[in-house]
Amino acid sequence: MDFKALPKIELHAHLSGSISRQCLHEVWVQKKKRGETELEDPLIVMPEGKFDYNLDTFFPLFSKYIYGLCNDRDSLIYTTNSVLQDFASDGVVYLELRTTPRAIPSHMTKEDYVSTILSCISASNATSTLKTTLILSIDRRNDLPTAQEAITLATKHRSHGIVGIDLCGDPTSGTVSLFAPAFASARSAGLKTTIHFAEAPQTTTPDELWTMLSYQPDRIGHVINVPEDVKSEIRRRKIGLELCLSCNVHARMITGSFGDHHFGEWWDGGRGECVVALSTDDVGVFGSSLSNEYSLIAQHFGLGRQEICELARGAIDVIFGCEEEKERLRGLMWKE
Ligand SMILES: CNc1ncnc2c1ncn2[C@@H]1O[C@H](COP(=O)(O)O)[C@@H](O)[C@H]1O
Repeated sequence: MDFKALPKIELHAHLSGSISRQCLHEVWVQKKKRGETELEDPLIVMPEGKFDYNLDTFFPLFSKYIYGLCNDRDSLIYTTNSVLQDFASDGVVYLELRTTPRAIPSHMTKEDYVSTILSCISASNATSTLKTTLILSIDRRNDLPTAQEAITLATKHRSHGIVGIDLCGDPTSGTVSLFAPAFASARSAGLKTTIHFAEAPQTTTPDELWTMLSYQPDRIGHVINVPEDVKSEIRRRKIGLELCLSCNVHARMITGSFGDHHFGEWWDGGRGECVVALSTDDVGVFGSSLSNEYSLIAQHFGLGRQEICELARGAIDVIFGCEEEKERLRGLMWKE
């Protein structure tokens, strides 16, 4: 099967983690020429073929490196356009890109950051089969006012393509119960919500999981260390699941390899109660495109062409985009 040609939906992709190493390298070359960076070449810091980032090495890669390189308007525009182009070339027809609003001192406010990305998206949407919307992320390390600021920005720019709010960041830090008022305001503003859920065993306590479920998320991501009673509740509510195979395997977030991934359990031979949206998470770091994720699923879980099409089309029901977009996707995506 040609997994690249298969029209696909991507619902869990972090902007800064989706930038290819080649693109980071190009940004670095330009900055180096102008004497604007002391950082090392991305192709040395993140060598081609290195994907074994774990939860200890992964998060500092952003705070200590990628944010240091993508630190002005030009690099934000260049990298965002490159990410959109990469998803389009991989056969993605609908993308919900997510990013944490980031002020860049002496360059951009958080609002500039968000509107710059929205302009890139709007220009891309005008000329491409790929249609993209934006989700704003709250980082677990944020405080409540910072989280509320993300909701305010999302509400203000909703008509320009923001569809929801995400809770992400290092799963071993932060206190999720802090964010109850932020999720309440997101819901009352009519924004959809998704939450990184049960990513790390050490912080996945029943208390944290039930607190997250009390925020009534429309979708949840990763969904790894989940006790049976929580699984039953997820199934009862039919929450959409964003599952990221390669990320979980490379970062050793699961035990075993591809064939041991909990995709098998949730998909359940096509009988699972919840929609599974296969996603890449951070293709720039873990190196597996969405078409490759579909190929891995076919290979390790024995899905044939018909089932692969069902899996891909299934995600239509859990996008945060509008009914009109769902109709476009129903017409575009393969039935068999
Ligand atoms: C294992 N997978 C993951 N789990 C949790 N949070 C993740 C993540 N992958 C990425 N992020 C979050 O997204 C930020 C980078 O993109 P943006 O600067 O927002 O575009 C990271 O700093 C982290 O907070």
